[in-house]
Amino acid sequence: LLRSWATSRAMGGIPGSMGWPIIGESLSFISEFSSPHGIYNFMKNRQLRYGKVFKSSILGRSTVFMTGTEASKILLSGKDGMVSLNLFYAGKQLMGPTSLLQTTGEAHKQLRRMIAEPLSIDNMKKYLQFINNLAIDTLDQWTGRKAIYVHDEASTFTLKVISNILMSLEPCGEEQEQFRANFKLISSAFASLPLCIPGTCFYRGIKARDRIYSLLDGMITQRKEGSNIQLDFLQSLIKKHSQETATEKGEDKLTDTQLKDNILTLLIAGHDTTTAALTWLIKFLEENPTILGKLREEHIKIQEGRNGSSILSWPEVSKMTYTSKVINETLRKATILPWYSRKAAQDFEINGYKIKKGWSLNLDVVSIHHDQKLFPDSQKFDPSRFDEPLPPYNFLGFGSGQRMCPGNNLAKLEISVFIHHLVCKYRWRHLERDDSVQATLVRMPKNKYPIIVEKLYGWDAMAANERIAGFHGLNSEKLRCLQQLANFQEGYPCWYHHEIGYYSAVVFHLFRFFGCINFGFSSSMYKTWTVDPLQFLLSDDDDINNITGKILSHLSLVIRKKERLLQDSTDKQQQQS
Ligand code: HEM
Repeated sequence: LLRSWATSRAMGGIPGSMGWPIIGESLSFISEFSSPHGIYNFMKNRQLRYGKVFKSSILGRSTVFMTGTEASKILLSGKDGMVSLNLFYAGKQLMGPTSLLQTTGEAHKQLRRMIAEPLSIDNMKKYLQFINNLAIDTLDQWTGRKAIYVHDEASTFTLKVISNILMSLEPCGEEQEQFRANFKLISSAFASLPLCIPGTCFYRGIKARDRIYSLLDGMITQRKEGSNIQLDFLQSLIKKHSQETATEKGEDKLTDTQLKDNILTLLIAGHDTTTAALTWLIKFLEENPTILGKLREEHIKIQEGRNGSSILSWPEVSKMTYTSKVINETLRKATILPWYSRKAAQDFEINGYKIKKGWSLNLDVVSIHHDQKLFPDSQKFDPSRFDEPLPPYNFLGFGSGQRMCPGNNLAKLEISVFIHHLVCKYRWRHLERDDSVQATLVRMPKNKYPIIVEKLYGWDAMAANERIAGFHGLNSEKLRCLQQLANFQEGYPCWYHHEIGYYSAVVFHLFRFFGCINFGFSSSMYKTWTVDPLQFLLSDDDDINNITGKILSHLSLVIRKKERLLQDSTDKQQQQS
């Protein structure tokens, strides 16, 4: 408190308010944090009053907030050692002194090289099948349940992925359960008061950290003895211990403490972030049916090229260009890490204000991601913003400069694979509308985004395109398709427009191929439809639901008639035989 008070006095030259004694502006900050727009309004109000650099006092810490390209450049490039990372005390204690997040300067560069290499895009290839199978298994369990809390499911999925990639932990079984329980305790301890007294949340976190470290100790010993060798991240770092690969200066050698501290760092840095990104993405897709349609188109095309197999290949992942834009737009709109914390390592000047060594500085990323000049209509979810490369420091989803996220390839891979299977096979809708955000360091939907999930009936328009075109006569596959459409009609009222769009496109193809169904539309409407059924159905026309309902009820009659005919002819055949 004394240090904070002394710093706040020294910050006299910076505009802004330090709020109430001790609590500062924490209350309004926290309450804004949980609102749908997060700290955007907190920042905007102060920027309007004080400009792009202002001071505040949040959670007992006197700090200077900055925004804009110039501030990003200075704080993120960290040129000439001007700044270092600024962790909370609890984070420092939990992650250990040799964590990448606690090293600076040359030591940071060296450690980062070693950590980033096994996380490079090339090294991700060997994890693809594991992620693929886990995504399929996870999603298989989503149907037939009353509610799926996407955040919880995404959390389990991403923890299983990262614990397997880092240290080959099996996704199921007692070891995974224990690991998960310990990891949860560590995560909660991050946001707790750092009082290491038995019974406190922080104490439980430290104890859980020790249990994970002893699990790692066992693994490291085994691996060094040459047993239980795995193709994982831990192994690739342990390899660097061997005398043959280590350079004379010992540059590539990591101590056991460094190994443990950094495995834990990656677990912590990579888990909540990827969980939040996946959850927001699924939510934004549901809220933006046209974008979901376009994304589904990309994935169905990939799936079609595979002739029904569920095994994703690496070249297929590289084809997910629209998906990559959707991920970037999710990170922009949600800005799951709203500010990046630094500490001034020397005195410097920004926007005419003198910053003193030791001050806490925060780059306000929310204001950059919602700057109307950089991202017009910034509340709109629009992946086409990423059609062209953006100027440096405009999009900071994975940060930039020396501390840019080394796990971005892994995060994108996990999300892309999961989304592939989700949009190809399932549809979903929310069970509760609540846009507020959990008041934790990583922004997550407060209600965990509960949804209900159902398998897509048969296939959607893209797949149907190909398959229906090949049908001749009333074979069993065609009949199945018709039956599925009939089933769909019953579920119809609870589902969305865009789903109807897809199914109506299926109906449209059936119509073309059967030719005999009289829908009773005027020819002008039929024309519009033949030009582009999907666009027509996705338009904001109020009649669409009626039209679709009509089509489906006509169709169900036809289906039943055809079914009866089929049944009659089978009965006749049986009687004759
Ligand atoms: C969508 C998911 C992710 C997002 C949005 C994300 C975002 C970020 C951002 C913005 C930073 C820079 C923060 C700053 O400059 O202060 C960062 C750093 C970092 N991230 Fe990620 N991250 C994600 C996934 C991951 C994964 C999967 C891993 C691990 C495998 C990981 C490991 C790290 C580490 C170790 C750092 C610190 C780098 C350093 O200090 O040099 N992240 N991340």
